[in-house]
Amino acid sequence: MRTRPLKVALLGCGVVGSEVARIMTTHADDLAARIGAPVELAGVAVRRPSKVREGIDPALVTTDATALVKRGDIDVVVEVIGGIEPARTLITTAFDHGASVVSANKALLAQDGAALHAAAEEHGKDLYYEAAVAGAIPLIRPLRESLAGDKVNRVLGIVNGTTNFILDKMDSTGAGYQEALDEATALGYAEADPTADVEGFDAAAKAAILAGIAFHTRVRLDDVYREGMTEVTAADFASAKQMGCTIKLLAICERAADGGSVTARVHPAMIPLTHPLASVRGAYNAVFVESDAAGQLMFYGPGAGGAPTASAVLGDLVAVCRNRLSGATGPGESAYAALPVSPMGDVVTRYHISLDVADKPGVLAQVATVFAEHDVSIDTVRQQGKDGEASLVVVTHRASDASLSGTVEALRKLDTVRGVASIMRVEGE
Ligand SMILES: NC(=O)C1=CN([C@@H]2O[C@H](COP(=O)(O)OP(=O)(O)OC[C@H]3O[C@@H](n4cnc5c(N)ncnc54)[C@H](OP(=O)(O)O)[C@@H]3O)[C@@H](O)[C@H]2O)C=CC1
Ligand SMILES: N[C@@H](CC=O)C(=O)O
Repeated sequence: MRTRPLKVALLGCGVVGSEVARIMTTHADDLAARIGAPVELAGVAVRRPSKVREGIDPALVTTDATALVKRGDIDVVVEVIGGIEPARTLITTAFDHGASVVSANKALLAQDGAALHAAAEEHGKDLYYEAAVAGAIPLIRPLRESLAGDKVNRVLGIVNGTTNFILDKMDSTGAGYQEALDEATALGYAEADPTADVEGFDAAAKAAILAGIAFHTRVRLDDVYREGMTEVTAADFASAKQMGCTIKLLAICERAADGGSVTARVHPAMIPLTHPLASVRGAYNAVFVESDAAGQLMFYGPGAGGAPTASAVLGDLVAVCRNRLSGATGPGESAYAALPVSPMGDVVTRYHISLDVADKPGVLAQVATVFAEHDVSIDTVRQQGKDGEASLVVVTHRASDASLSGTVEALRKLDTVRGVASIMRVEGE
């Protein structure tokens, strides 16, 4: 074993960073044995230096992250600050000064992954980010390496713990959205500002990363269609139950049948109770992968939290340190093709549409005609009437999202349609 330690700069020492530092200390001997050299925490960059950080030598703490990554003797920079800047500049500065990088920063990787990979490759360094998608669950490496000889066609995932907790609570207890969100906040799952979670931005960033890795291409956050889950109601859950389904916020990445393009989207969807993702409870994450040769695979586990996320960071740290010692690097930008990302209108799936309509003769025929005119075939219709008004639930066969949008636009113009109460895609059948 090499006795000279590999030096690690830790950028950020919050929920994830403090656990990375703790495990580096408590598992130091095991890490050294697995890497073939000891690893030394050479500096810790934070915003508030006076905050007490248990187990961390105050002499290592600095507010000057730039100076730390510019030192020139750092082997690996672990970026767990989050956000776009200063994280992006710190990572590229790390490459400029000879370090490899491990990051958990989904927002940055979804926005600038291609440029960061190019910078790593230009300098012959590694960029690893297992923790950026689904916390502790090994997913990036299995997709990028274990399945590299296979052809992944579809990735369907619950990749946000906060929203899964809320939807599970609504489903299992009948709680309303706000009540379930309040509980998620009290339990520490949801942030003080939960917008990124409930509006689907967090899951969309993860979908961009997953689609890129699964299909060996580049997908940016802007390419991902996104809908949040704030408008899912108890009525939607009741309707889902009648269909033998539940509702999950899903990240769905698909390769077109001809292999020439991909799609990536995040939205609430009904999935059958028999689908493995339907039984993912609480704040857990799970990702269901379909490939040519392996068939169906499911990855399941805690998708957030300090220690689980640090587990993924440490796994990357070991891999990057091993590469460092052997002079190798992980798969880089050249391994990627540039497949176009198709718009949401091209996505083909089934739909569950709930309409408030007048309860009088001819309405059903009028509604059915609109579906037919837009080439959307109806599978089932359920009507419940009361006092001259009715709720009409239409479930379609597979149709393009563009056709469905045209249908809904035309339905809204009918005098007899009082409102479109909800539109939900049906997945995983
Ligand atoms: N928390 C989780 O469950 C998960 C997090 N991630 C990702 O991990 C990353 C870190 O998240 P998390 O630990 O929760 O975030 P926190 O907000 O808990 O920690 C951020 C850390 O960065 C430090 N920091 C902020 N700005 C600067 C700056 N300009 N210079 C130096 N240090 C700075 C903060 O310092 P100070 O302590 O002084 O405030 C803090 O230590 C993010 O990219 C996140 O998306 C990924 C998966 C799960
Ligand atoms: N806010 C995220 C945390 C991890 O990425 C979640 O709830 O899953």
